Amino acid sequence: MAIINNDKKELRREVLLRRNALSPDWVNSQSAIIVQSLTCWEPFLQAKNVMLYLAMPGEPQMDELILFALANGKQVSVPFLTEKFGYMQSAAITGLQELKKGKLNLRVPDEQNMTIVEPETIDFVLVPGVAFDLAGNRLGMGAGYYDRFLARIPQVCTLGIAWNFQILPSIVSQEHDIPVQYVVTEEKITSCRKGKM
Ligand SMILES: Nc1nc2c(c(=O)[nH]1)N(C=O)[C@@H](CNc1ccc(C(=O)N[C@@H](CCC(=O)O)C(=O)O)cc1)CN2
Ligand SMILES: Nc1ncnc2c1ncn2[C@@H]1O[C@H](COP(=O)(O)OP(=O)(O)OP(=O)(O)O)[C@@H](O)[C@H]1O
Repeated sequence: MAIINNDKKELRREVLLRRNALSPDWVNSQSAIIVQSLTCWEPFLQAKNVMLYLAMPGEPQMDELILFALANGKQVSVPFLTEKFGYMQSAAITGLQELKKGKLNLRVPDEQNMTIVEPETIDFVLVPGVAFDLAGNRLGMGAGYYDRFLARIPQVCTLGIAWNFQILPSIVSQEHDIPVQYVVTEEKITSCRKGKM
């Protein structure tokens, strides 16, 4: 157990070092490629109630996907970290102007006029991660936010998202880890159940 946690920490540190070194120009151009691929991807197009995320620097930037989803009439929500460490809710957003700086330097909806979306009503979750393997196993930021959240909605369509260099041959999964169904990078979308699409 202790060994797994130390290995995870070291792996997380190494991948994040590399991700933090990406140039904003590269991040923006490659993010546009991912957004483009998702705007014609059937499981995303079919979803009506989508949980996306507000990217940190270095992560695939999804603001354009949020705007696309809103323009296409989808309900869009994003993570909202609760006071209790490791627990998050999903908060509805109707645009990108209403955001504030929240915990961990993440952008969040303004708590004053925020609507929490019932997790059971969500039909698609875009899951950011530090690393994935093609079986859908995920290494996150280490607080268990997504594992706890996704445990409540086992039926939801989940798409992990990361850069190609973050896809590793294998990630050790623990009991609480919830694998994603698909993984998208700037190069391809992979179905973790049936292999490459
Ligand atoms: N854009 C985005 N939102 C997200 C996540 C994510 O990975 N990406 N999360 C995924 O679970 C949750 C937030 N999880 C987080 C957990 C810990 C740290 C954290 O410890 N940050 C350190 C710096 C980490 C580092 O760069 O080494 C800090 O701010 O001090 C950040 C986010 C929910 N929202
Ligand atoms: N469903 C759960 N129930 C109880 N504890 C959990 C659950 N999911 C994760 N945890 C605990 O949360 C901690 C962090 O888990 P883990 O290292 O898997 O986070 P992560 O997936 O990397 O992080 P994140 O989801 O925030 O990106 C661990 O101590 C783990 O035991």
